[in-house]
Amino acid sequence: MPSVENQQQLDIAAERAKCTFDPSQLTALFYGGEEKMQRFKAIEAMVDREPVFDRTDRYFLGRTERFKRALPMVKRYVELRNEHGLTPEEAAHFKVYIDDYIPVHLHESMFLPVLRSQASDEQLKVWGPHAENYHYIGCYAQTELGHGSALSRLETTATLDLITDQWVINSPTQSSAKFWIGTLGKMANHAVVQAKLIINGKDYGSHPFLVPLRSLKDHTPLPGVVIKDQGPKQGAISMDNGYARFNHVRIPRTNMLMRFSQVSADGVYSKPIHPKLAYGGMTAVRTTLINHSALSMARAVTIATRYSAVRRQGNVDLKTDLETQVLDYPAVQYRILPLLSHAFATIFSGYWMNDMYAQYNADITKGDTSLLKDVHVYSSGLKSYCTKLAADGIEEARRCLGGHGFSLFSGMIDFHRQFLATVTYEGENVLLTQQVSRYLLKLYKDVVRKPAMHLSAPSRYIVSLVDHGRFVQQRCAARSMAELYNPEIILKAFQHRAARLIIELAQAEKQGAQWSDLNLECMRLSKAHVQYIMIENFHNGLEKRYNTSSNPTSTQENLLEAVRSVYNLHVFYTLETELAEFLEDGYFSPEQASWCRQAVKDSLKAVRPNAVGFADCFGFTDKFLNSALGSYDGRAYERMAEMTEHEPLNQAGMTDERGVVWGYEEFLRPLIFGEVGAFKARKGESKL
Ligand SMILES: Cc1cc2nc3c(=O)[nH]c(=O)nc-3n(C[C@H](O)[C@H](O)[C@H](O)COP(=O)(O)OP(=O)(O)OC[C@H]3O[C@@H](n4cnc5c(N)ncnc54)[C@H](O)[C@@H]3O)c2cc1C
Repeated sequence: MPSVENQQQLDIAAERAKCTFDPSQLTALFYGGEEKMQRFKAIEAMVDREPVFDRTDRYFLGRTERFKRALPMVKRYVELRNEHGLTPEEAAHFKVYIDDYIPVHLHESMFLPVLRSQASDEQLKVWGPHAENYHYIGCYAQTELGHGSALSRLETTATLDLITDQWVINSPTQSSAKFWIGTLGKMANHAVVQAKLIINGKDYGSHPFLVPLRSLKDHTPLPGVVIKDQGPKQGAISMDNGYARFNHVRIPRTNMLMRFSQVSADGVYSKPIHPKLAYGGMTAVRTTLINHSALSMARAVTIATRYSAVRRQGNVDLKTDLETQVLDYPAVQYRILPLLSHAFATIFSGYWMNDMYAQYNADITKGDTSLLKDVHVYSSGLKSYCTKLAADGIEEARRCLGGHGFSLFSGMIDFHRQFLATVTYEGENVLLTQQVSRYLLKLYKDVVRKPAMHLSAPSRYIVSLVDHGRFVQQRCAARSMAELYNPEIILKAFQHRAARLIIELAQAEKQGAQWSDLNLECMRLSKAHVQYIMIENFHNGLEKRYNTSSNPTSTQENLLEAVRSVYNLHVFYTLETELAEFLEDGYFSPEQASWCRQAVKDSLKAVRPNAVGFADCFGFTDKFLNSALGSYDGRAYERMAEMTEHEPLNQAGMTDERGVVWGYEEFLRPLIFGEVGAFKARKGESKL
């Protein structure tokens, strides 16, 4: 009989042997295409060669040490970026692969995109080269201690001094201090500051300004600027999220970012052609967060699936005397495999969103803003839904690992801590659902007035509400469980549910409810709409990519079948989670609901044999996963033990050569030898 360690390697090999498709055929999907995958893999190899990015002891480091480690990483990253002329996309992958929020992260993820999208061409000519070359290191300073979401309530002011042709930037109160600003605390020498624009006492609302923070000669804070690192946080440990106050800091009038709004030397304000244009930078970041959610889910699934395949626990097979692989328990499958399906659903929606965003960018250069609302609403809705799906799902997958999931060596904790912030920044998730719902409500009202109006594809189902009498008669057409697998029936069901929630929101509003009383309706509606478009994107994406040949080879067929099983799991798991909303107006019958539950079980069974294949298909390297439990070779127990070797408590200084712990003489010996007085038990009360 093999040792437990060998058994783990046998188990993972057996899992790979029974996989019905070739996992490497799917890897490019997660890298954004074959060609990109080759380039990104070369970047990963480059990072792995550099000692400065080594992550062996990362889990043992505290905040200050992680920040200090991050500085050489910053320097080496910029050197390599320059040496190899990395594109912004390649540079972004480089940073994803480093897998630590290096403290200039916000320079490229927020400061530069905002500058590129909101500075005028003339401003970009001057600032662009400084910013692209890290002469200017920038951050994006919007949030204040007192307000984050409510942009209109920000207190920092930029008041025009017509005599000197300058803005005076001021934080009048403690609550107006900028807070949470990544890259500000220690690194940035410039910030794009959102401040209320004031001319001759008139407040024109929040606008972006380029504000120098630190001297370009010696990095000291400039007069009137108080900056601090804001302190410890749940994640993003190496990042210097910071705090700043401005005491009547003067900047030239031309430091207002003037692509969309302008202010002339005589104080005349021109507003943008579209009020939402100024938020273009945020939309771009939200779009990348959708892809980031998919990769984070995939990462958790890789670790959880591989470990659950090599972890044996509980029921014993009398023939082999082996315990059951925990991945064979339906309760474990039910908590891990849907996350796999959500990762696929999210990546397909990421593609869809990227295409829409690219189209929008092409249009905008021609002055066409027609896609702006869709881009804004769908990036908001997807960001809100997908980051929550990932944040919750990764935690559930971690719990599936039992006790070892609580160790940082699992590889499930450090990255999840970083990820958790995505539900809050770039638009707090719950608030974003209000924007999605408001938009759908408006479309509904418009379409009722003008039924022939054009609706973009994802909201076209709203037309079904024009004939209300017919709409309420709609019922799910599936007459058997097999028919429930028909994609058209499924899409209709999700459309019906979202449409019904739109009417309910409209009715509540009509009956006089305040918008702020309708938070829950908005959360429900936004989720329903996003779930519908994700299912549609998944279906369209998989058919387009993997159902391409009229005469498929068996390899192509197997791949298509495998991805369809994941699609079914995504559909039925989502449907089951939301069953009440399909039942409450009678659209589903109780029998159809029970078919749906059965379909979840059947889909889990269909995905199970390929589970490790799917974990492999994402293409994560062991170095990136940094997980004792989820490495490719399945040697979970050996790696757990190996990683303890690096624990500082086990090193010289904390343990002497005989294995005795530091502090024994001073603190432990007195206890063990009774030098701290004898304990006198008293009945019912202490001596206090
Ligand atoms: C790690 C991290 C990094 C960040 N980096 C940056 C940065 O670089 N630059 C920057 O400017 N900011 C940054 N932020 C700030 C972030 O953008 C804000 O925290 C976010 O916008 C939420 O705002 P808030 O903190 O004011 O939350 P609040 O708006 O105070 O939200 C608190 C609660 O109230 C609810 N709520 C608020 N308003 C409403 C409403 N109208 N209706 C219903 N519910 C409501 C919210 O849903 C939430 O549950 C960062 C935050 C984090 C955590």
